Amino acid sequence: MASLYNLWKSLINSLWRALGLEGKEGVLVVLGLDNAGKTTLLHRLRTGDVRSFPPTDRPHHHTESFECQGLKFQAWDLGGHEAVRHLWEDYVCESSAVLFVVDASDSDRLEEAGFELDALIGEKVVQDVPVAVLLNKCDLEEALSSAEICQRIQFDELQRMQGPDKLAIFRISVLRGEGYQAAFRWVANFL
Ligand SMILES: Nc1nc2c(ncn2[C@@H]2O[C@H](COP(=O)(O)OP(=O)(O)OP(=O)(O)O)[C@@H](O)[C@H]2O)c(=O)[nH]1
Ligand SMILES: [Mg+2]
Repeated sequence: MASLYNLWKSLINSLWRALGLEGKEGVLVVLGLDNAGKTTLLHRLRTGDVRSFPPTDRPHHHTESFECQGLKFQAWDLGGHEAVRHLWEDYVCESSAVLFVVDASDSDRLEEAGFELDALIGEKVVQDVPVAVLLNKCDLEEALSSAEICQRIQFDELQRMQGPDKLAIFRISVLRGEGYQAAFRWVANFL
């Protein structure tokens, strides 16, 4: 299994070298409501494993480093609890893109997620920054369709504010290791 993974990794690296994308490095900030799966995502990217974490109550003083799609990234993992959301914009200034993680299975909190995304996009510092919205936990049966989520978070309006080329949405499952690769490919266009 490990050797298959290494083979796949070296194939991807060769492809990115051929495309002239090797050597690029991005600094990201991972935002979203508490319990969306931000820390789980970064841990998976760094180690390939999934495990559980206590809620992130304050930002780590360092970024997590990892590779995805043959590119090097550093990412800030910020907590999503209401009390720490005011810190988000300070970290956007330091970052070349935002990953905004939404729990696609938590119907009760979609409006709250949409509200926070709207507030974030309204901030001046976010104006020219690409924002990838990651609909996580799509492995769960109760995960809502992208169309329903887009309607409930008023995605069209958010895209109008941010610009259609600077806001994109992806369905992912950190648990299954699916979907986020496309988001990293999209982010790589801006590095
Ligand atoms: N089913 C499923 N559960 C997931 C997935 N990703 C994360 N989880 C679970 O979601 C819960 C919250 O994950 P965290 O990564 O701690 O969430 P967080 O966004 O870092 O939360 P805060 O640090 O409180 O802001 C944990 O129980 C994870 O195991 C996924 O893709 N599928
Ligand atoms: Mg966390």
